[in-house]
Amino acid sequence: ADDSLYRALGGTEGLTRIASGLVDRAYADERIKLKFDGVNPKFLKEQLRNQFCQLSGGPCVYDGETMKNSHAHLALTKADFNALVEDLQASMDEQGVPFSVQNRLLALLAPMHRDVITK
Ligand code: HEM
Repeated sequence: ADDSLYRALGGTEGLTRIASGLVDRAYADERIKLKFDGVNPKFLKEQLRNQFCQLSGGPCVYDGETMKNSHAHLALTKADFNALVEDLQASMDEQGVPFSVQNRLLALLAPMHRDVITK
């Protein structure tokens, strides 16, 4: 399997920091923070790390819910989606991930908008 993206993102350690930075930003982001009310940040960091790791060709296994099931109750809009993507970009910037590598991960996440945005 091609794990070049996984390695470019810094492997499991890099992805742990990227997911952590994303969740910290989202929970502090006035645009979307209410959506995370009552959600354990430690759990979300771990699930996102595993999902990004698997998606980028790494050795992790994502064992969480489908994107459709886990977001159905949140009534998310395109604006919410874009806000989260900005938080992810900022987290990857902080980790020194090059723009071209950022875009490879974002391209894998983009199709999920169909399952995540319901409003
Ligand atoms: C491509 C976009 C997105 C991806 C890849 C993604 C990924 C995930 C993953 C992997 C989980 C864990 C599901 C589980 O383990 O069962 C999750 C849950 C969650 N996501 Fe997202 N997400 C996206 C967009 C969003 C957006 C835009 C928001 C809000 C602004 C959001 C808010 C949440 C919340 C609140 C949960 C916890 C749901 C719960 O446990 O009740 N997500 N997401």
